Amino acid sequence: MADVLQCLLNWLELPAPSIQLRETGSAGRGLFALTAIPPATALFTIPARALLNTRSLAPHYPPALNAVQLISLHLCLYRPIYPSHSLDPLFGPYISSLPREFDSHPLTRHVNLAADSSELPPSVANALLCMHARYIHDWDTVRGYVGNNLRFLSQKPGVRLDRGEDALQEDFLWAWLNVNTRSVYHRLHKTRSHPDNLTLCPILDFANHTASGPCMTIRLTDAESSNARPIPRLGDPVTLLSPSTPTDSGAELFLTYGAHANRTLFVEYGFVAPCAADEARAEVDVQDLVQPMFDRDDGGIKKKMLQDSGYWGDWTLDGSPAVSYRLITALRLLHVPLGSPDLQRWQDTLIGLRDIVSEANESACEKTVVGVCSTVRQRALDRRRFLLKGDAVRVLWEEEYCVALRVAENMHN
Ligand SMILES: C[S@@+](CC[C@H](N)C(=O)[O-])C[C@H]1O[C@@H](n2cnc3c(N)ncnc32)[C@H](O)[C@@H]1O
Repeated sequence: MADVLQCLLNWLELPAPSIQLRETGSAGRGLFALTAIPPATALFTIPARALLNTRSLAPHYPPALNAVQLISLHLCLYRPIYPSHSLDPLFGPYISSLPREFDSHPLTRHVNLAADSSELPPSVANALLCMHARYIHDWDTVRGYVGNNLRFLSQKPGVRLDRGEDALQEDFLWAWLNVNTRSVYHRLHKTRSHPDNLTLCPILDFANHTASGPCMTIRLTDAESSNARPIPRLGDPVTLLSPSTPTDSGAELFLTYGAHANRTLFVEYGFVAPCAADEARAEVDVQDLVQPMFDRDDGGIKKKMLQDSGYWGDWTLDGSPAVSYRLITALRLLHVPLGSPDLQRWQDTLIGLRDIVSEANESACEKTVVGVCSTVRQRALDRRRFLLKGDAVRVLWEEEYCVALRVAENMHN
C-alpha cells in the first residue's frame, strides 16, 4: 500500500505528505492522516500535467470524443496486465494505481452475468438500466472511433488492438467504471455546466465517501473563481484541503461525492451508506407504483399536463418524513376530474396562488400515499428476507420499508 503511494509521489515529484494510504474494512483503500492536521490545511497539489482529462489527452488523439469517452478510451488502451504495470508513457504510474477490477460493481454483474435486476427495488433497477444505456452508448461511440482511427491508435507505444472485440470491450468497461467512480468536477471549459468539466486526479481518488461528518474539499481553482476557462494550456492544478475541523492522527480523510440517495451510490459507485430512517437521504422513488395510476381514460391528458409543467416522474418519499412536492402535485392532478373547476385550482397551486386544490382532494391524495406506502412495505418485507444481513441490496429494501412506514405513520397523525 505504501509502495503505491510512494510510486505516485515519485512520479508527481511531490514531498511525502501528511497522509497515508491504508486498506479500510469494507471500502477498499482510503486516505488516513499520518499526524494531527489543523483545519483546512493544503494536503497536496497535483500538477495539471498529471490530471487525466480532455486538456491533457486532446493533443494525443484525433478529436470526436467527449470527456468520459476519451478518458475511458485512454485507460482502456493502457489497462495494466497485472502483475505488470501500465505501459502508458504519459500516465503509467497513475493507471497502475487504479483498482484491478470491478467484478462486484452492479454494472459489471449486469453486463457479465446478465444478473437478474428483479432482486433490486424497481427504481434502483431502473437507474441501473439507465446507467447501462449510457455505458452502451459510450462503448458504441468509442468502438466506431477505434475503427475509424485504427492505424493511428495501433502505432501508439504499448497499444495492442489485435486482441479481439470482446477483450477490448471488457477493458473498456473497466475503464468506464474507473471514470464513473473516480472522476471529480474540474473547471476546464468556459461555462460551469459544460459536461466535460471533469478529471481523474491521482491520490485524491483514494478518498472514500462520507455522507455526513468532516470531509476534505478541493480548493477553488483560478478558473472557477474567475468563472472562466482556465488560462494554462493544461488547466489548473488541483489542491486538496483537509476538513474544516482538526483531524486526529490516524483518522480517515473522506470526501463527499454529493448528497446522493443510496440508490445512486449503489448504482454509480457500487456501495451503500446506510442512513437513519429519519434522514431525508433515506428515500424511495415510487414512480413504478404511481405511473400506472395514470393508465386510464383521462391519464394521457394528465400525463401531458404534468410533463408540460415539469412534474412528470421523480416522485419520492423520504424519511424526514415527507412526500416530495413533485409527487403531491402529480397526485393532486390525478384526483381532479378533468373539466371541473378544480383543474384551475390545481393550476393555481402550481404558481402559488393556492395552497391546496380542496380538502377532499387532499384526503384523496393522502389515501393514495397510504396505499403506496403499504405496497412498498409489503414488497420490501417479501424481498429482504431472501438477502443476507449487511447485503447492500437488503439495505436498499430495508430503507424502502422504513421510509414507507414513517411516511404512512405521519399521515395517520
Ligand atoms: C474514488 S474511489 C475511493 C478509493 C477506493 N476505495 C480504492 O480502493 O481505490 C470510490 C470507490 O471506493 C469505494 N467507496 C467509497 N466510499 C465508500 C464508502 N463510504 N463505503 C463503501 N465503499 C466506499 C467504492 O467502491 C467506490 O466506488
